[in-house]
Amino acid sequence: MHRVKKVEYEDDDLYSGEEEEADAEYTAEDRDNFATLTPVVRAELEEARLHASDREIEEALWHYYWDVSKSVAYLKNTRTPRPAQRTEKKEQPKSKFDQAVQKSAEKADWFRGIPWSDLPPAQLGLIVPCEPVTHRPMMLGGSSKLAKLAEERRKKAAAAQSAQATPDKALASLERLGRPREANENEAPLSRPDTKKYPLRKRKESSPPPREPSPTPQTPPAEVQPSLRTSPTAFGRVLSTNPAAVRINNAAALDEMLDPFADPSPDDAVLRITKAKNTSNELANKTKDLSLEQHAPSQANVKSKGLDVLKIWTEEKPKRKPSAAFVVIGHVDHGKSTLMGRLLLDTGAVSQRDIDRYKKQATELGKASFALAWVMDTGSEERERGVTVDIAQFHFSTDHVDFTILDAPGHRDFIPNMIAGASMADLAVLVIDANHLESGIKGQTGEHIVLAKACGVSRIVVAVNKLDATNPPWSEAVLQDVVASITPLLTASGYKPENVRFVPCSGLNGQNVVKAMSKKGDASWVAEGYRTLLEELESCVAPHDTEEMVRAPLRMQIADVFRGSVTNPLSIAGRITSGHVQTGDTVLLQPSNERAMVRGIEVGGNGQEWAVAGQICTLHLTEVDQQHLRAGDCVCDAKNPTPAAKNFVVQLTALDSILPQAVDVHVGRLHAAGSITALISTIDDAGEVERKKPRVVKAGQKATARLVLDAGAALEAGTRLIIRANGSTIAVGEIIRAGG
Ligand SMILES: Nc1nc2c(ncn2[C@@H]2O[C@H](COP(=O)(O)OP(=O)(O)OP(=O)(O)O)[C@@H](O)[C@H]2O)c(=O)[nH]1
Repeated sequence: MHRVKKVEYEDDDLYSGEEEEADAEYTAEDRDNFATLTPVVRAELEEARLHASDREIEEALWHYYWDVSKSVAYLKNTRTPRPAQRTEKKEQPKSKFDQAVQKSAEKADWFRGIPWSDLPPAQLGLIVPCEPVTHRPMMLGGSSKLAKLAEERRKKAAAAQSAQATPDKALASLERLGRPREANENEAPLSRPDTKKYPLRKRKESSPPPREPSPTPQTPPAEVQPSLRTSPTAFGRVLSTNPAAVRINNAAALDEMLDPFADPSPDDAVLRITKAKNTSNELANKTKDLSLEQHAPSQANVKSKGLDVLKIWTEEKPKRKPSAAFVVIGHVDHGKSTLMGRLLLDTGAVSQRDIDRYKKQATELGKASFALAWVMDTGSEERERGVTVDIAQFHFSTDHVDFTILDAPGHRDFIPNMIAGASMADLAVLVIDANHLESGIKGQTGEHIVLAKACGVSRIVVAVNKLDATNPPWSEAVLQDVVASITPLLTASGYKPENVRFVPCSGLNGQNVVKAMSKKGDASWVAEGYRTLLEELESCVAPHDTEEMVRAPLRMQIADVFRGSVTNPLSIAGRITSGHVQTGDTVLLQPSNERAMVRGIEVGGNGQEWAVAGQICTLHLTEVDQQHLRAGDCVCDAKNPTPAAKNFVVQLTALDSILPQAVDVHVGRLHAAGSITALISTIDDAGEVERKKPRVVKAGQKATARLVLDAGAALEAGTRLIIRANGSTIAVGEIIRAGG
């Protein structure tokens, strides 16, 4: 008789080398997420008295994009004991033969003494070793995902190898290293090489969830209906007090936003999502359209009153409350949206009733801890994933200052939206999870610091968040660690020490955000040594509208294009960077070179006759076709416009090696494809030429270079820009010369 010991294998014990290979594809951030979320999932499973291995939990988290509730539902689904298919057989009386066999087995040891090892070699071949019948363990309910992954990777690698071997590719690589020809202003811009593809998140791409024949995961809860009170993207928020905001950009289908990470480039994905998101709340906004409450004038055209805006602005200035827009930046999940939700709740800008409603809805989605974040994260995609995608905007006022919050996404895939937010801000709030300092520094904490400075934000309040969750809670040593680690990064990026403030706080519990901490207890050091976040914000506000700025020609970058109301079918929003505008003005739109008339202006949701530099406003336009308006375009003084140009000389600080290469150029909301066609020289800190015509500019070096955009853009000398390639930032800098 062949006895087989029955061993209960854990799946973990049985995985093959493929899985190690697959692990190599996880980024540090992914591993971080696993470390944080796996125990949460395990705890929920244990509550339901279910067990799953780490690997199974990680697989589920990966499939459901870190969504704990879906992962738990999925795992529960695979583990819920199925109802017994067959009823237990009644014990049958044993046959005589069976009884005899049993007795023999008990009494006699049939094989004792049989000399198996002494068998003659000729007979050995007759003994056929029999493998025990065991099932190969399968991951996540039936199919080996990792086997599939490995197989797909092998195929991809083979395909990539054969593609690289083609002469076209080889020539393209050589050309990139060679010195490209100079492009003339009137020539067609260099076409972007076909070969340029952004790296995708390989692992995700190669295993789109969910797979067959996995058990059907719990269907996600129905999409949360957008709140009628809010509108979907940043500048819908500007209109939140205008109940007639309807997006007109319905070019992108809603299903485009369902997988924002799919393809082909992170930056392109962001742009598509942003577009699609505009459509998602259309129904809600159409409902708003039925409202009679309108701020904008109803007549088709408005005659300019010919106001002396500069004079009025100067006279009113001493009476006006200062205003400031701050962008909230930091690594994903460090608590930015939650902190802003708390700030709005405790300043009375959002009611406790609203928060309770969000709490209820969030709990139903299994995301109770995100209730405060829902104040800022209004998109259904954002709420389901618990990840901010687009800039969210909210106004609130204190006795001393009118604030505009620009809540930026922390995820690396949405960096372009973070850039758009930072380019409209006067100051930044950098949120740092005190418990995950390292991952943040390696991730977007570091990158956001650099980008915010590159966008012109020179004052920063560092909110050291989640101190309620340190070990021990409210550890002063943890705060000091954060200060010691972040200060050098800020200094290296050009922040002056007097423009940097640190605030220890907990957004979730509301400690030291608006309400000061108690002077008693373990956290008394906070009240003794630090101001609240709100106090620091108020103290950081500096005038952003000087007479020189207001007197200059009008310049405003379009951040959003939308339907303002039934009577305002075409509206744009953005921040006026220089000059002023009043109703009845004719403005020039660049690069389309089309004129439009301003028939209404809103600032903070209130109708106004005029607006000036430094204000984020909405302009209702007429006498222009929508096709001439795109996010990133420039609204100019019709008599003194910015010319559109394709060729620029730029001064850059390299964050990565730069070659003559295809790049993505970001200027606020403008996202333009182009190429660095020549490296002119490397320069030192004083701007003196170090080396002419370098072949490469290394990370940390400064250089001047020629930049050619694929299409003309209204960019002037002095404009700050950020250069990205393959989804990461490679340089920051500014335009020295436009055109020519
Ligand atoms: N313990 C604790 N948890 C917090 C605190 N602030 C936020 N969280 C939790 O951290 C998680 C992420 O919070 P979010 O506000 O969505 O983070 P975020 O930085 O806005 O994320 P993105 O916008 O997607 O980059 C949520 O589960 C919050 O409940 C805090 O002060 N203490």
